[in-house]
Amino acid sequence: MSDLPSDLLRVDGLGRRYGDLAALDGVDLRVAPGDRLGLIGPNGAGKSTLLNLIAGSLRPTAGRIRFDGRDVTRLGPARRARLGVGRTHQHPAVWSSLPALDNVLVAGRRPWGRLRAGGRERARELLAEVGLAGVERTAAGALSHGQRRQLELAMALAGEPRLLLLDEPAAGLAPPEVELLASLLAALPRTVAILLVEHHLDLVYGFADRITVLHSGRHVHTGTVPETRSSPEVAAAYAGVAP
Ligand SMILES: Nc1ncnc2c1ncn2[C@@H]1O[C@H](COP(=O)(O)OP(=O)(O)OP(=O)(O)O)[C@@H](O)[C@H]1O
Repeated sequence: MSDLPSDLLRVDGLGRRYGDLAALDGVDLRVAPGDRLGLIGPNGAGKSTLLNLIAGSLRPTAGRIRFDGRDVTRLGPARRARLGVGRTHQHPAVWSSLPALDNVLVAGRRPWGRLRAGGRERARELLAEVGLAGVERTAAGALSHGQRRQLELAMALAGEPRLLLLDEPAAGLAPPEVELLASLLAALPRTVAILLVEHHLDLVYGFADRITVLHSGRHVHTGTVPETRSSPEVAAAYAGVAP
């Protein structure tokens, strides 16, 4: 794949094995600043594995990851977060006993625990941006599942990421909540590139500029939404599987 100087994220030949199983097998990926990339594929395709490898919570058994021109393959998740890689999880990771506002404040701390200048005001703004104005003082554990997803998005944004990895943000949401999520994602600034892993294909098709499809750990397609919808390789990857 060509080496574009504008790449924010560059993944080359990335692989992860579990014994005989190749959860991910020689995958290349490019993400430019401000890009909206959807990552889809049937169950077990390797989507979460790829996301966890990029976030640094999982180590590859092959390949290389560069972020903003720097080789981060051997850096842990905290170092990558400080460089600008943010993420959300399949199961929202929030501090249940802390109020929503404090969750955002803590998530946005500078290294060594210092709060950002204007942090409290910014945290309130972020909560409002994700549709959580009015629940600043509510303990995260008392929020609904959908609200905890919104909170985790605000927490990820508090770290001012340049790349945001979203791991199935629509999982467990009711249809009106998915609509809200779609509008929240559409409103995110282009200062952050987004990699969206999701089974909810309408959400991905409405959001992404480009879509990458994995199947059995391998890259099978990258293209625009119309190209993806009409791709025979994508249809084959999903054959016999309800997408
Ligand atoms: N810790 C592990 N040990 C063994 N196998 C694993 C482990 N984690 C993932 N796998 C396997 O790796 C493959 C890819 O899993 P992964 O979770 O990345 O797929 P996915 O595309 O995210 O699937 P889903 O859409 O169901 O979340 C699967 O076959 C899975 O069973």
